[in-house]
Amino acid sequence: MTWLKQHLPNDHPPVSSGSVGVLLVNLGTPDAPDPGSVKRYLKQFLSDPRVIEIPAIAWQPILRGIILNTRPAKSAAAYSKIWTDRGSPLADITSRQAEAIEGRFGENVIVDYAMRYGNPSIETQLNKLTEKGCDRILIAPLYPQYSAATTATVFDEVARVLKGLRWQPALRFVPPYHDDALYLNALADDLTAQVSALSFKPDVMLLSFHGMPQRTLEKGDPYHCHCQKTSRLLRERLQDRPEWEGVRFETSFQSRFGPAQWLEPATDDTLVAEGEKGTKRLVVAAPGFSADCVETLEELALEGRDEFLEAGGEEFAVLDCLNTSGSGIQMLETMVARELSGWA
Ligand SMILES: C=CC1=C(C)c2cc3[nH]c(cc4nc(cc5[nH]c(cc1n2)c(C)c5CCC(=O)O)C(CCC(=O)O)=C4C)c(C)c3C=C
Ligand SMILES: [Fe+2]
Ligand SMILES: [Fe+2]
Repeated sequence: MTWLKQHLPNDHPPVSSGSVGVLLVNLGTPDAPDPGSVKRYLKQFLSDPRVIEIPAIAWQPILRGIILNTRPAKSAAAYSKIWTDRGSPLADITSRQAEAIEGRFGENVIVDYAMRYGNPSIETQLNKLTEKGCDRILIAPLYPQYSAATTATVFDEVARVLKGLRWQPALRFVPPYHDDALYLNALADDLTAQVSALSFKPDVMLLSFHGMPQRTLEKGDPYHCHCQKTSRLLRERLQDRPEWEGVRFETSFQSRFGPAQWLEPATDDTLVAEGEKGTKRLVVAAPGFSADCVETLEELALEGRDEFLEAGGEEFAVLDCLNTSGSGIQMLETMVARELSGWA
């Protein structure tokens, strides 16, 4: 008997003969850490009007004339530092998250993963699932905090692909989970285990989220509020545990891009300010990222370390994202199971 059948009430009508697909989706990544591949990826990513909210007529000449001729070499150098023999960490970890929960919902449920930009694309993976007979598909955007630049673009792309299908599957989406106890408890347990294994006790725990232009907040995007709420609820869970006693919690926003005003305080400025004001031991966690990627492995763990130590800090560590940790996989499994309820 499948997991889903076990959990249905006895009088539930017979299940459909089709299968159920689960598609984990993360942001995306280049195919290789070279300027050509990074250029192709950035062109797709930065042409999305939800990511860069400047009219295409003004933005495309800047993108094609300046950004795509300068940024790929710099970004490729960053990707080269974190690339592994399994490829991009973001794609590799997301694929292993899918593998880890595959088989946990019964034989009728197929789990796979996609990258919103780059490969494997949402289009390829949705076609694969429908060809395998999935007439119901659960999409899981792996962004705990909702943003139009991330969560909404997954919906847009799924809708675009489905527009081309005569026989569309039924759809569900995992909602944003920034204040979900499943997520907060998984983070609290995982971060506590990691901090206990360090050779030093931190003075400061910096929670660093990916940044966004300040005007997205002014236009009503809930992202900034979601990040602040995650920070507050996580701090509340951690501060009573002995491992965190006396630790000061701070929140910041990383990965500033372009000349516009971004959410503040910026992570790099915060690391320098902490070092300069005498903080000696600091750890960083990036709770908005479901998987380690160039932004955590290079920008935080390499660049951020230099910034803090050069400003006077002595001990520094970046904690892993939930990735394929026991707590992370348990959270994903339970979150997916909850949304699959009744679908069998
Ligand atoms: C205007 C530009 C960008 C916005 C807005 C933005 C929002 C945003 N991004 C993530 C998550 C990730 N971003 C990643 C990489 C990345 N992001 C931008 C720009 C914007 N992001 C760029 C140009 C890049 C590429 C790297 C670089 O050139 O610096 C990644 C990692 C991808 C990887 O391959 O490892 C993630 C993950 C969120 C959550 C977000 C808004 C909430
Ligand atoms: Fe980004
Ligand atoms: Fe970055």
